[in-house]
Amino acid sequence: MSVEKHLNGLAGTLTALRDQAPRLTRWGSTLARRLTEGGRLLAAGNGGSAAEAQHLTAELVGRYRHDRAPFSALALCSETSSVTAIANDYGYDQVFARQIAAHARPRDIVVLLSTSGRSANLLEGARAARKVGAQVWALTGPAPNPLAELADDVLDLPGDPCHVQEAQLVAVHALCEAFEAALPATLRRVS
Ligand SMILES: O=C(CO)[C@@H](O)[C@H](O)[C@H](O)[C@H](O)COP(=O)(O)O
Repeated sequence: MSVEKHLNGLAGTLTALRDQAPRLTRWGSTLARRLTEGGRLLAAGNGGSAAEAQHLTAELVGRYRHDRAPFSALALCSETSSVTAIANDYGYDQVFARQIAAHARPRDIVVLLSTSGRSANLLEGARAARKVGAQVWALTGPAPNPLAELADDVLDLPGDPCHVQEAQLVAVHALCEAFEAALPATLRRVS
């Protein structure tokens, strides 16, 4: 594929993401409320989506745009010893589900990123999260897909997996924009 074709494909996926702005704004408000009430965000994905899950949690624990309070967020894919032990002892399908069963509480939010919406470990993770009453948000490629069906809410995007992945990074930043904008003024020190 030529570079021009790649960039045109990405532009199409980003156009579809623009239509999801109201959902991301709503997610940001919910996230601000849950995290300030003591909840936590757990994120997971495979491959490139694992990097995006880590990117999201880093923005919340560190900061995104503004200097502000830190919030509790864990990227389950980067727990190397847990991931390798669970995969070794229980199978790779369980690497997120077991960590979610260990860490998730009813007021938490579990963000699962996938391009296909078909990764078995994410499907098991969604089931585990729902079992404890945590809210499941999925970012996926084209719907319908099994992960979208299991999630409480889904941001699905059209396009090739590479473009979905690229646009999901934009979605992560947009969610952080909405999150920081929704924080109470006492926790938001604009710098
Ligand atoms: O980064 C890429 C492709 O862009 C790959 O590493 C990709 O993330 C991996 O193949 C994943 O296993 C795909 O999982 P998923 O997005 O289908 O859930």
